[in-house]
Amino acid sequence: MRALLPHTQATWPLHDIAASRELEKAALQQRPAHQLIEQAGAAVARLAMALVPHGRSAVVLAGPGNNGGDALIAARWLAARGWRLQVYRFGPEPAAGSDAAHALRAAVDAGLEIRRGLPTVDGHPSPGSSAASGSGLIAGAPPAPIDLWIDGLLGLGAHRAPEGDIAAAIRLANRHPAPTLAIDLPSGLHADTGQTCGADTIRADHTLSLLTLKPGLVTGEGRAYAGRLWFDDLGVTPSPATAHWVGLDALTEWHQQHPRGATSHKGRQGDVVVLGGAPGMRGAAWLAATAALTAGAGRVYAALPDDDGQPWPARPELMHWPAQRWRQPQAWRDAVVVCGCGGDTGILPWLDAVLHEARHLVVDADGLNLVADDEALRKRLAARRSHGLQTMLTPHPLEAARLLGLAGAAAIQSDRLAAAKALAERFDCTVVLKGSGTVIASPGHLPDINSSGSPALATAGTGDVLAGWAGGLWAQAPDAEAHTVARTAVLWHGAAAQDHAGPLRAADLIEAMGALRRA
Ligand SMILES: NC(=O)C1=CN([C@@H]2O[C@H](COP(=O)(O)OP(=O)(O)OC[C@H]3O[C@@H](n4cnc5c(N)ncnc54)[C@H](O)[C@@H]3O)[C@@H](O)[C@H]2O)[C@@H](O)CC1
Ligand SMILES: [K+]
Repeated sequence: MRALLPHTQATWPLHDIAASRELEKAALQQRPAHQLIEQAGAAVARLAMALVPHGRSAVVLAGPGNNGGDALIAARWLAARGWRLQVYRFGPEPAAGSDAAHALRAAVDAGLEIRRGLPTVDGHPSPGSSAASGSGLIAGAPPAPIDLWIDGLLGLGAHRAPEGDIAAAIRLANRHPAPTLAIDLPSGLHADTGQTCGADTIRADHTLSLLTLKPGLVTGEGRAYAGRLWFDDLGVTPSPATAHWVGLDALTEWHQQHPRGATSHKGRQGDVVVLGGAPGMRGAAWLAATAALTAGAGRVYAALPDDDGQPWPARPELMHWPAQRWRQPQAWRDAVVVCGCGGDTGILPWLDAVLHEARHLVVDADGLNLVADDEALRKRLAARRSHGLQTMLTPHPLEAARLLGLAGAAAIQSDRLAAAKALAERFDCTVVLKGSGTVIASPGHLPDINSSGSPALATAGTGDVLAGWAGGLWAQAPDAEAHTVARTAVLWHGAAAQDHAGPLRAADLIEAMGALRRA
């Protein structure tokens, strides 16, 4: 069993529901009946004992399927070690011969009292409970101390909004101060998308993912609901992944593969041109350009529409593009162009040339919106790869929705992996779909989900920093695939913010990212 969050070093394979089911099926065929679920339940009990070493009492919530089976097996183990348990079972009787039926029978045979209805907390069932008879109440019983909630209501099989007693039990666990250990998934969270199935979802302190790690735990709302993540593969050799969860080791790999030698010369570190920074929004271009410089690009130019020629304070290293260069399409060719970054509509006159010429192009923010609004530019973007030109798009969910012609961010968030893949296919390029658990997708690649980052990044300008940083890395490694550059930049960006308490200003983020290289 491994602890994976808050900081994961290694990169982990992720398996969606279909792949997890396939793997489970294959493993079940190779093992004696019920061995796998016995192992899963024992792993849950071991983690429970490790999490609350002095704990002695738990509420165990067991749902109708095998997730509930895991919970009942864990309860058996804990009872055998002297824990006082309130075990509640929800839903219909399990099918005869199923793993869940085995777990139930074994629990009953072991003498566990298994109740229906809702748990007794402070002597009362949950307000709003739909339990017809309050059958879970022990009349007049004193409030039982609770050290831990074990959530085995729903796992991989959750496909609709929890209702009735299951929803009420979720609310009860969420309101109670004792920590909750979710089995496989916080009940009510969708394993593929990281979205909640309805209004009630377990907000776990710990989640033990079993057999496979599910993408829904690490993107979308998953990270907010899963708490600290643990993983036990139950000794089963994994099948090919459907995505990867990228750990900090990938940064070390990048540094090993792209050392900055002692003889580095600025002319060999590549050029970046930031096209953006309309009047009133110069800061966005400044952030992207400064990030590119700090990432190590040799020369960084700012191409500002309506450039007034004033030097920028505090960053004399940045150069302005002389006006005559704007008219030479080939001038865009050899630098990495980072386009968007507060450019507003002022960058529109140059977009077609940039899309046509730039060998390496990062499109962010205003650049994305302008492309989304113009069919000719969309076509130009989609054709770039066939002309040997590489592109990275860095949309947040709303920008991604506009590019796909969808109504709003919710349409993207409902399945972030699928949306990122669809965008990558549509425009034949690398897509960085920002948000909790940033997704990096490219045609012909398994998608990656970033593991680093924190809410500290939710401040103005951090997106400009990411785009600029990606441009700065790419300038130094022009032969690197857009996907690798994107994955590295996103990981670095999040890693620098990871341990920061409170909001991180974008300019400070650049410094923190620079310090991470030197560390
Ligand atoms: N069989 C085995 O050997 C193993 C099973 N595992 C466990 O098995 C789980 C998957 O088991 P299942 O496929 O039985 O799925 P679940 O236990 O997640 O639940 C499926 C059942 O819940 C119902 N359901 C779905 N949404 C509901 C809702 N909102 N309200 C009420 N009922 C709802 C379904 O109709 C179905 O009857 C995994 O998450 C994992 O915990 C793992 O431990 C690995 C080993
Ligand atoms: K669960």
